[in-house]
Amino acid sequence: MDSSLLSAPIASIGVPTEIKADELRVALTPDGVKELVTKGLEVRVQAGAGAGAGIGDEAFADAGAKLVKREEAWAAHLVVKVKEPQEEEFGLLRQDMVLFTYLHLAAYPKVGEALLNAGTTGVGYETVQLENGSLPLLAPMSEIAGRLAAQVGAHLLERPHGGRGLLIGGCTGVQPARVVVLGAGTVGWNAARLAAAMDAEVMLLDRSPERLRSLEARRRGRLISVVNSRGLLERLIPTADLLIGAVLTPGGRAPTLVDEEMVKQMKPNSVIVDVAIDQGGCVATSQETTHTHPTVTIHGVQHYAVGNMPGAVPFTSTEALVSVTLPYILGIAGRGLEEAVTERPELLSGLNTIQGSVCHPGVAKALGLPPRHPMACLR
Ligand SMILES: NC(=O)C1=CN([C@@H]2O[C@H](COP(=O)(O)OP(=O)(O)OC[C@H]3O[C@@H](n4cnc5c(N)ncnc54)[C@H](O)[C@@H]3O)[C@@H](O)[C@H]2O)C=CC1
Ligand SMILES: CC(=O)C(=O)O
Repeated sequence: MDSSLLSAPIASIGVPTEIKADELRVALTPDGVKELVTKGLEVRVQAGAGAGAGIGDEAFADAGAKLVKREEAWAAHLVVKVKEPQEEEFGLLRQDMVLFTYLHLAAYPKVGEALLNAGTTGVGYETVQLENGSLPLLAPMSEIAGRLAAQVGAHLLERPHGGRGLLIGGCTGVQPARVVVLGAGTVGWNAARLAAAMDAEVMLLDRSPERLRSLEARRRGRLISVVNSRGLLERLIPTADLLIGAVLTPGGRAPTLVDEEMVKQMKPNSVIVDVAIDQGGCVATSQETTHTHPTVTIHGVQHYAVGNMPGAVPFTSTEALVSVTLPYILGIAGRGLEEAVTERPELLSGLNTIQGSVCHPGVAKALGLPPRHPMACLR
C-alpha cells in the first residue's frame, strides 16, 4: 500500500463535471480556485464543469485553473466533487487518490464497493462531525434542502401538481394544511420554520427533547414541537397533508419511522417529501427520484425523494458548499491528509474508506463490514 499519498501534501486537485441526474452544482468556484492556486497548488477543472451553476470556463481560467478533459481532472491526486461517483465513473477510481465529496455510502453500497475495490481513500462531506455533534459540511445543503422541502411540498399540494388541492397556509376562515416534520435537525428546522412562515400548521418531531428545547425560543407561527414515539406517529400521520422526512444517524442508514401501513392510512393525494433519501429514506415506500421525474404515487400518496435537492438551485448551493469545504480542501492538499486530520480532528469522522478498509463505524454497519480505526489506516 502506498501511504505517501496520505502523509504528503497533494499538489494536484481535480474538479470533474458532475454527472448525477440533474446535478448542476460544481465543487469549486473561481474564488476557491484562486485561494488554492495562490498557495501554489495546481487546480484542474473539467471544461464546462461550472456551466450549470452559471460559471464559465473563462472565469475558472482567469482564476488560475487549468481547463482539462474529464480524465485529466480525475487523474489528480485529490479529486473534489459534489455527489457520489456514478457507475460510469467507477473505472476512474484509483488507490493513489483522495476523493472528497458527498458519499452517502449507506444508501449507495455499490459506491462503497467500488471505492474499496479500487483502494480509494474516500472522505465524505456528510460525516465530517465536530465535537458538539454538528455536521459542518452537510449543514448548508441541509438548510437549502429543508427550505426546498417546504416549497416543493406546498407546490405538490396544489391540484394541478397532483395534490389534494390545498393552499398550504389556507386563507381567512379556512384551515391551513397540516405539515408533519420528522427530525428537528437542520433540514427539519428549516422546513418547519418555512412551512410555518407560509401559515401552515406544523408539527415538528424529534427523538431528542434537548434538540427541541434548543429551538423553543425561535419557534414562530403555528409550530408545535413534540418528542416522537411510534404511537404518536400512528395517530399523527393519517392527519398529515404534507409529511417531511428529515432524520439522520450520521453515516448510517436512516431509520424507517414510517412503515407501509402508515402510508396507506394517509389521505388521498397527500404528499411525502423524504429528504433523508440520501441515507436510504425514513419512509418505507420511498424510492429515489430525480428533479426531472420528482414524484411517484404509491397508495395514493405522492412521494418526492430527490437525492440531490440542492442541485435544483446550483447558484445558491455551489457558493454555500464551497464556503464550507474550501478550508478542508486547502488543509488536505496543502498539508496532506494525516496532518489535516491532526489540525482539524473533525476530518477523522469524514474518513469513510482508506485504501481498501471502511473506517467509519456507521458506514461499516450499514455496509455489513468490519470497521477499522481511521488512525490505524492512516499510519
Ligand atoms: N435529499 C437531499 O438532497 C438532501 C438530504 N439531506 C439529508 O437530510 C437528512 C437530515 O439532515 P440534517 O437535518 O442535516 O441532520 P441533523 O443531524 O441536523 O438532524 C437529524 C435529526 O434527526 C433526529 N433523529 C434521528 N433519529 C431519529 C428518530 N429515530 N426519531 C426522531 N428523530 C430522530 C436527530 O435527533 C436530529 O435532530 C440527512 O439524511 C441528510 O443527508 C440533506 C441535504 C440534502
Ligand atoms: C447533502 C446532499 O446529499 C446533497 O447536497 O446533495
